[in-house]
Amino acid sequence: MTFIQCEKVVKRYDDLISVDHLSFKVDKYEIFGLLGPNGAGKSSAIKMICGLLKMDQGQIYVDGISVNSNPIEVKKRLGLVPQELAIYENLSARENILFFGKLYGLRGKDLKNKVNEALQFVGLTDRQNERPEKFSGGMKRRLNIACAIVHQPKLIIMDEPTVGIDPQSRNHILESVKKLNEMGSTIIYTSHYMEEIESICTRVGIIDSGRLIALGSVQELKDQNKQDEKITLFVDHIPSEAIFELDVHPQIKEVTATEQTIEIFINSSQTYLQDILFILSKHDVKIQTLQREEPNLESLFLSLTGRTLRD
Ligand SMILES: Nc1ncnc2c1ncn2[C@@H]1O[C@H](COP(=O)(O)OP(=O)(O)OP(=O)(O)O)[C@@H](O)[C@H]1O
Repeated sequence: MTFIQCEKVVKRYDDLISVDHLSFKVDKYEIFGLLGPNGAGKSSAIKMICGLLKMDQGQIYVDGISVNSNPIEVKKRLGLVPQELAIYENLSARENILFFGKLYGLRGKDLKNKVNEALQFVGLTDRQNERPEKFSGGMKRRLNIACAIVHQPKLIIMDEPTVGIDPQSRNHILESVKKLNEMGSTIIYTSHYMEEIESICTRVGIIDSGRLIALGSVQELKDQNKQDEKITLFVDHIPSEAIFELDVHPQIKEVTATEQTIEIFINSSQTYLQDILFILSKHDVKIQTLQREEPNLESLFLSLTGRTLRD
């Protein structure tokens, strides 16, 4: 069931088109990733879905409600974790979450219970009475999340929630995203970290210069990727006959050999790995280690745009 529908959405800032006829759908209970380099238009797209930024053209529906004609009803259904921290340094962690809970219309016992649940969810119960000025970057990010989810919204939108934090907090946040999804929320997650998107998202839209350049599940996008797989072999010696035989193999695109390393670019190593091993053993080459690098979303982006995600 479609939960979010973006139809040919356009946002212009003077001469710059930051979102260019963007169309995609997100189903209920998905974790949908928006992947793109800095400045691709992810935040602008998200702000328009939340009704915080006016679109110049197009339509967005959330739970069947038009953002253009009924932004208040849309806002009631969502929680936004903004890229810039939206917490008050002079309030304690608990007071911050209480403040946002009240903003979302929670009162009395319900407010208290939901604040407790949010604190527990982000692992800040023990620190609830401390001010965030004493917190690490990761703890502040977790508090930022608690403030956005206290009202337990159906839709959670997270704009680069792991920027500038340590790996442990990053993993904690990624696990929280999965848990929120399991608890019934639909999630939109933006990032320029390909690994994060690969590990948590059910489907991904890749955007560049405001345009959607690829859309599908992680596996579908990897399958679309015509980039080669790279096999690196560290060996005891490299006879030129072996290199010649590898080079003329019909499925091997390119072979390079330097000192004790052979690099092979191939369409599908799984099928032809046997052939490679056979050729090397025929020439008495002993393999010390073997590494495979599969094509990923980063290499798909590179093949579509000629640039890396973190240019
Ligand atoms: N208020 C604004 N005024 C003018 N240009 C803007 C404004 N906000 C964004 N832009 C421009 O629109 C483009 C898209 O920006 P946006 O913040 O949506 O990208 P992003 O993918 O979220 O990037 P980042 O990860 O760096 O936030 C960029 O070129 C940016 O400079």
